[in-house]
Amino acid sequence: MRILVFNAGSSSLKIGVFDTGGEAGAQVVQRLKGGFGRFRDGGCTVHLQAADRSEDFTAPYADLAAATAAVPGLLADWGVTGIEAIGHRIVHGGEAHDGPATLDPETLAGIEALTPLAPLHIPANLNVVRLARAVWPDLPQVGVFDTAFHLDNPPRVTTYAVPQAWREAGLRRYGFHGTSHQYVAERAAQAMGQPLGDLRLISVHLGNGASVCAINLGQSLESSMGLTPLEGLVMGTRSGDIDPGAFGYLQRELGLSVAQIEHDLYYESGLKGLTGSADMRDVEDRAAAGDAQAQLAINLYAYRVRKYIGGYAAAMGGVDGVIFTGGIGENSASMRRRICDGLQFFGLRLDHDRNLAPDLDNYAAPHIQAYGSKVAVIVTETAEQLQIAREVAAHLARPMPAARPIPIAVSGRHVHLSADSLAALFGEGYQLTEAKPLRQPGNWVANERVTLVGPKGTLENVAILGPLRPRTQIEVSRTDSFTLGIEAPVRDSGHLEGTPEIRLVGPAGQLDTDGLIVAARHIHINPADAEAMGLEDRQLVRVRIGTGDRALTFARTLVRVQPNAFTEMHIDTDEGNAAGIGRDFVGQVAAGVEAFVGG
Ligand SMILES: Nc1ncnc2c1ncn2[C@@H]1O[C@H](COP(=O)(O)OP(=O)(O)O)[C@@H](O)[C@H]1O
Ligand SMILES: CC(=O)OP(=O)(O)O
Ligand SMILES: [Mg+2]
Repeated sequence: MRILVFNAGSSSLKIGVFDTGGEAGAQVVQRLKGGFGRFRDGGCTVHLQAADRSEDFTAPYADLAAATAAVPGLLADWGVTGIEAIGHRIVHGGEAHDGPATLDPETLAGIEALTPLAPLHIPANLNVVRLARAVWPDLPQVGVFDTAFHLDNPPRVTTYAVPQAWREAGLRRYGFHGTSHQYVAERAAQAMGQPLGDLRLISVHLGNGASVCAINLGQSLESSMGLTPLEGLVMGTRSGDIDPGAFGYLQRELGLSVAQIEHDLYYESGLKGLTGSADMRDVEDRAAAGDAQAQLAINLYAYRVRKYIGGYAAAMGGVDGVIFTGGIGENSASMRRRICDGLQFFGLRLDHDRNLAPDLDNYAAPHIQAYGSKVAVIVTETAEQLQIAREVAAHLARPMPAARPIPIAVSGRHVHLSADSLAALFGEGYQLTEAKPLRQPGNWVANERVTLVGPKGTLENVAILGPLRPRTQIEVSRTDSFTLGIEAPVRDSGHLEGTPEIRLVGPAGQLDTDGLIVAARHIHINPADAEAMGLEDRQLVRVRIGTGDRALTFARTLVRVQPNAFTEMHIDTDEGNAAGIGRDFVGQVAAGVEAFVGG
């Protein structure tokens, strides 16, 4: 399918024409690439590139709207025909969009209503959609949202500590640049030769807008941007973090209205507010020529990024890779250097030669860390357009899996023991005894029990499941984790890196071991049932369970295809209670595929 993608950012318009294969995972080929930027004095720079032709020129397009209007003519000049679908970057999707959406009138009205949350971007995004509708009225138009990747960030990340009425009015953190962060994280994982699902990555997108994203085991944990793309880093014209007390102060001392303050935070702050120029190239040139304001701006910019990287490393309990992308992240070796100097304390060391000239010609995501650095440092070009094309193709091709009934099992808290843990708790040479088999073949509940002890409380008589495993794993509900007083992360079974410690007490002894998790909900399924239901291993799906006014759809349910599995979905007691269901129940795998997670 031939897809035209528009990416209207705050300071540039980028386009791409892509041919996507029919099947999921098929190669996407870029036919044409275009960029319009550096709008000033009623003109802008244009870069157009196809397989056998490349042109850079200045054009009299005064702003994004004028550049957008010129696109159909340029495509005709370059002989690009046969477009079958159009993809749009939409900066804000609010709570409604956790994936791509067909831009029908209702969806567009919903997006327009979000304009106050992204005033620099949404009008430009909608302008492009309107133009495309006028030029290509019969083609499907699909929006891909910056916020979607972050929509499942945990409540401790998304919540502002403000009055309930404000939160009910929609005040929450979202996060942006999700398409870019997701794309570069996948590239970095490939370059590192490890599954994305095993890595703790920090993606640093430094363009005109800029944000840092913590990507913990394949999922966005936090973006430095919040309700709007104003929070976080110093940007081209945006302030990033500022004390909210400034609003009252500025109003009282300078007599500024809220609208004026907001305007200046979006358009007159950041590099522009500090130096007069929003463009990092100008700022770097001025700083090198001795301009003290430009020097301060660069220091402050780098310092803020480094602070976020340190914070996110702490938030994830470590970091395996830092990724630089966006116009500044890709091109400014000195900015990367300033940011990374000072991160040696957690084992990150740059190779200065590689940093100076990352080999982007030969590698998609070259490493620039020094030999022996504990943290990988990667530079890669973000390809929001390509990622959008992929998502548009997947959205339009998406087969709806047949809504098939699936048995639901509610798992109570339980423990899987390693041989060492068993010996420590029950004595050397002790063997567990089977009380009753479970439905998953080869698994059983033991007669033996253990006690879990945390700083706040104790859970007694906790079931042990056999057989023994290589690592001890303790699965509790979120409510249990509060009874114990230990924060337990939601994890897939077996993914125990960096999990907290808990004390286990048995009849012959006690031990402190890591491995405390809240098990991520999942579907055990055998290959035959998976095929019949159109499900694949490591896919995330939605499942509707419960009935009546407690009916509930669980998003992000992981499919685990295993030979001989007894097909059923496992949820924990909190989830079972939330859906108002008891021990044996049936749900419906519904509403389509969400995504895949790395193994
Ligand atoms: N060689 C370079 N050195 C320093 N900064 C650069 C370089 N090339 C581009 N930039 C900066 O990248 C920023 C624009 O980033 P980009 O990702 O293209 O913007 P947008 O967020 O609008 O997509 C500008 O501040 C520009 O000065
Ligand atoms: C969300 C955002 O800031 O986007 P951009 O970098 O395109 O301005
Ligand atoms: Mg950008």
